[in-house]
This record gives sequence, structure tokens and C-alpha cells, in this order.
Amino acid sequence: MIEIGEVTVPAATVARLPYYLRALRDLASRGVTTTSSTELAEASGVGSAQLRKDLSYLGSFGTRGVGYDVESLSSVITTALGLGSTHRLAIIGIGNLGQALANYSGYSSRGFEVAALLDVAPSVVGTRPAGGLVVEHLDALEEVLEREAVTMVVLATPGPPAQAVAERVVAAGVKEILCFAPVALQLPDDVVVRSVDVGGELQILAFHAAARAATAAR
Ligand SMILES: NC(=O)c1ccc[n+]([C@@H]2O[C@H](COP(=O)([O-])OP(=O)(O)OC[C@H]3O[C@@H](n4cnc5c(N)ncnc54)[C@H](O)[C@@H]3O)[C@@H](O)[C@H]2O)c1
Repeated sequence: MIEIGEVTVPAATVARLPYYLRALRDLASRGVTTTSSTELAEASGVGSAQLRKDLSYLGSFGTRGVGYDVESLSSVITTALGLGSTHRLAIIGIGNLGQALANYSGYSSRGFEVAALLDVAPSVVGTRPAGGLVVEHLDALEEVLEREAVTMVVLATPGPPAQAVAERVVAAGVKEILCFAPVALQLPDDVVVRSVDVGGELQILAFHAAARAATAAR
């Protein structure tokens, strides 16, 4: 369970809130002002009972027979997710993945701004992979995080240096880390790490494919 202001919300619900928000913003961009739980659930890729249960943790919304007001529900979820102000990100490790992440154009519409890029390779430090920011050396990590008021770090280094880099990030006061490196970071309990394991996700798909093939062969 995760505390959001006065309310306590299951972690699985928090993980679905960005999908509801994306669907609501999509509806708003198409001029839709009210939506039903069925429509919003479908656009978010969840069941409508699940959606109603998730939203019930944030308060009571929706009018029977009318549905949800798109703008006010967006605003409630935006606040719950702490997206009222822009989060400033540092990306560490500007290789193939780090460059792709630095070039991603979808941050600002979702409340994020890339404020710093860091690496150790002489061939990368000093370059401008995203056309704007210059990659700085990891030696200056603490100074850069403070100067740029960074609140979240995206770790895209290879696995071996990731733990040591993450420990420096945490010691510098940043407690939210998105980790692409294939390692289980060992960090204090108050640090929140979200790991993106593309290989692991593909292995889960492979498991389902194998299960489907086994069922078909029966
Ligand atoms: N490329 C992908 O599609 C992909 C997908 C999922 C996960 N990953 C993972 O993401 C990470 C990066 O992958 P990649 O393909 O970009 O690798 P890459 O080798 O292209 O880039 C890694 C970068 O990290 C830098 N680096 C190394 N040590 C560092 C340190 N101590 N501090 C800061 N920077 C450091 C390197 O100089 C390099 O620029 C890896 O852990 C990889 O397993 C990659």
C-alpha cells in the first residue's frame, strides 16, 4: 500500500493510474468531456470493475447515468500521481538506450523534463545526443543533480556499475530511480526503484507462447 496524502492506495492501483490518465488525456484531446467506466476501462486496457475499484481509492467520482467528468478526473489522478509540478530527470549512461531515452519527445506532456545527461566514456561526454543538453561526466554527478534540481534518475548504464552509481545518486538525495540495468539494486527502504527488464518481459511472453503451444498439442 502507498500513502498518497490522506489516502492509502494499493501499489497495483498506483501502477494503473498512468494508463487511466493517458486514456483521459486522449479523450480530452478528442473533445470528449464525459466518459463511462466501460469506455474509460476499455481505453485503458483494464476491466470496468477494476477501474471503478481503483478510482474508489481516490474518492467518489462519477454520476450514475452520466459517467465521469474527463477534466476533473484527470486533475484528481494528476494530483494523486504528484504530477502537479514538473519532475526533473537525469539520465545516466548515454549509450544506445540512454540516447533513445534522451531523444524521447513524450516527457513534457506527462510532467517530466530531462535536465541532465551523464556518462563516463570520453567519446560520449561533451556530445549533444538530444540536440540540446551536453553529456556531462559522472565525476560531477552530485554537483549536476543539485544544480539541476533533479528529483528522479533514469539508470541506463551496463549492469556492473549500476549499484555504485545508484548509491551515489541516493547519497545525493534522489530517492526515485528508474533502472534499465539488469541488476537488483540494494538500496535503503525509503528509495523507490522501478526496474524495466525488457528481457524478463519477453521471457514471460515466451512462457505464454509455450503454454499456448502445449495446450494446442493436447
Ligand atoms: N538497448 C536496449 O534495448 C536495452 C533494453 C533494455 C535494457 N537495456 C539495459 O540498459 C543498459 C544500457 O544498454 P545500452 O544498450 O544503452 O548499452 P550501451 O553499452 O550502448 O550504453 C551504456 C552506456 O553507459 C555508459 N556507462 C558505463 N559505465 C558507466 C558509469 N559508471 N556511469 C555512467 N555511465 C556509464 C557507457 O559509457 C555507455 O555510454 C544495459 O544495462 C542494458 O542491459 C538495454
